Amino acid sequence: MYSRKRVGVITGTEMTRVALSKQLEETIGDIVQVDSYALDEWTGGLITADVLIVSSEVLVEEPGFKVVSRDVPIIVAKRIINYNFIDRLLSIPEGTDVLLVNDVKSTVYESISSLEKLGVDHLNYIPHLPGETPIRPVTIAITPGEIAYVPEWVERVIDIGPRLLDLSTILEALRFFELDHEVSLSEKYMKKIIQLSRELIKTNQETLLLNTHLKKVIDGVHDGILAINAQGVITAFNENLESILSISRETAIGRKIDDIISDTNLLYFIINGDIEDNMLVSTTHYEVVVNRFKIITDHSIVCTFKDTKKTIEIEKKLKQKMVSQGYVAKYKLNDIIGESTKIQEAKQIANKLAKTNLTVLIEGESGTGKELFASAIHSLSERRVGPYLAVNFSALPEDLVEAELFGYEEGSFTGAKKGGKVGLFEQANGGTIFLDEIGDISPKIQARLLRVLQEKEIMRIGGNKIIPIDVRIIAATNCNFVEMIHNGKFRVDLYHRLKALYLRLPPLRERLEDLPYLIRHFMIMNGKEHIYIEDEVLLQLQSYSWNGNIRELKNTIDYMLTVCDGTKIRLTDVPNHHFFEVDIVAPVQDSQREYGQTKQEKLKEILLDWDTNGERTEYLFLLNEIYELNQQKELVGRKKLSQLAEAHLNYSLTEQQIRYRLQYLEELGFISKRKGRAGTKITPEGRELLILDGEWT
Ligand SMILES: Nc1ncnc2c1ncn2[C@@H]1O[C@H](COP(=O)(O)OP(=O)(O)OP(=O)(O)O)[C@@H](O)[C@H]1O
Repeated sequence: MYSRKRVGVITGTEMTRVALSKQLEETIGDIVQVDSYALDEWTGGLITADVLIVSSEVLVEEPGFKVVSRDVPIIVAKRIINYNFIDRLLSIPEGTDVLLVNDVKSTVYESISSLEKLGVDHLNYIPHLPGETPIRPVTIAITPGEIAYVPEWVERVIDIGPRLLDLSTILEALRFFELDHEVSLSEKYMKKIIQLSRELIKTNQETLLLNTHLKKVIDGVHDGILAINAQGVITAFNENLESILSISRETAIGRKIDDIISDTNLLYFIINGDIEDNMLVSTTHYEVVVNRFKIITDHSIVCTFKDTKKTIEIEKKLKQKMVSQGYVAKYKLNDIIGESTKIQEAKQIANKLAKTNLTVLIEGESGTGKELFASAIHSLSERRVGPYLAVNFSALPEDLVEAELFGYEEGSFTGAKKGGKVGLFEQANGGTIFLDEIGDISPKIQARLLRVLQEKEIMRIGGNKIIPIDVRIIAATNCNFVEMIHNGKFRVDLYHRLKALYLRLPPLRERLEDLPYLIRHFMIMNGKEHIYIEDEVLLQLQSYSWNGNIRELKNTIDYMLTVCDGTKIRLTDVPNHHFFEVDIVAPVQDSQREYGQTKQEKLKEILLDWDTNGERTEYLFLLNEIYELNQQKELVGRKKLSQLAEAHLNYSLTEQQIRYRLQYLEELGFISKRKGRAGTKITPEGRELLILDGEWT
């Protein structure tokens, strides 16, 4: 019976064993039996091979190796680089420094020489032994299967796998059995080479396709694109650059950059700028901004050429689009009028807030300018070129809020528009969204908003895609948040997220010194700066509490400008109390209210008015107390009335508030105030009102 000869192969590591035994099986496995052993896995025993190949000389000295029978001939293998992985090395640019890492000095040098002999000689190999530090920094390491020895600071490791047996070693083994003529190794190698060539052709075709695709991509870019390699040779030159520089791509590609670019300043900038930078280049033919950056890994340089005229046009169009959609901030910090310390402080804070990207909560009474400040913060911020969207929650019906803010996918609910809808958050991407009257949002929207703030992403209604967004949120409220949180109406976590930064706007009554500036501003806005205002008017306006703040003042100015005679605003042009916001104490000229009503009708109208505004109890209480005090011949003092209010009204009125209310009752003719002992007295009209109140409730 024909018994097959046995070729044993001993390696240091299991990985090398697998690679070498596979190689032997593929080449001579059909005529000999191949047995393989790795010393690091081998538990000992006698090897019964007819010839033994050891993968490396150093193994002969290994203690485990002693167990091999003395009679067996031993061949120390000659090894070559694994050609299956050569393509990984061929793709590294010429002249690149690479570390060659192996376990011992001899194998390091062997690997380098083997690579060079194979023709992989375009790299600058730096021998590296375990524990050594190279003289200069190297980012790529090549190792034949010895990854463990690669220093950890290396950025890219190319493992070309364990080295294979040289053809001569395999033939030497066969020669022992005189089998060397029985196998045509060259045929098998040829086969392998054809297979490799095939793979190379395939890769080549893929590369060609990718190149064509990339060419289309860079030609599709609106800017000019230029790339040069480490040697200054042009490697990319797109269509747009052809028209900017009036040079064809065919002329440029493959040529040195200094043969193509004649403008010495530009050339210097392209070659020598070390950091990412840009430069304006202007000639009779073009004006471009050139931006350059270096690709560190292969020392190439990429430049983009942006046509400034086109860029300005695009920005103009974008701006026009944003304006037409109302997505621009209308106000700047200078549009905020006021010289008072309070408003100046608020402006200074706003200026600082604009420098950050954090969420801002603006608190202030209605009409104090919250939207104005939000708009100014956006205009001052780095996001100013992005959109600015203002959403007023009190103006949006509850069931629309969610769809408006987050958008929806087609068919997500009955009535959903075809094609879905892009929400305001998505539309505000890159900019700022102003959420006005944030205290009015439902718990459901509060939860969704919290997610936006935490995750910086949204999901449309009915959608399943997470959409990342980059939007700065500025929220505003005139609510008392502490009370709302206390009553469970507002989430405390959302409140804290919103209040990353905070701005409180003072009510107008706390900065009455700004009144003249604001009045002047609104008159200019109306084109009526020539109209003169009587001093009494200003004094009168300064006595109001302006619950509707600047908005109310603006309306008042608009009204007075409309009713005045065109040259001067007099006391008679000041609107009556019906004009003002709830709780305001405003003077009323009797003459403006008469309009032929009977006295009774007039009084009933006042009572109705007070009812609507929730003021009836308060004013009638005051009138009643004045009447009682008059009856008892007691002096009517503001302090006293304040104490009585505290005791009977369930809430307190400050002396200042009493003063405003008495002033109002006097304007209406229900009380008269005299200096000295005469003091404050109820008038017959005031009495009449009290009686009417008793009869007509
Ligand atoms: N300091 C100011 N200078 C000039 N105009 C101002 C100033 N503050 C407010 N205004 C004007 O007053 C009006 C109301 O301002 P804005 O809408 O910003 O107030 P708001 O606090 O957001 O009110 P609300 O809480 O009711 O939404 C606007 O017409 C605004 O232009």
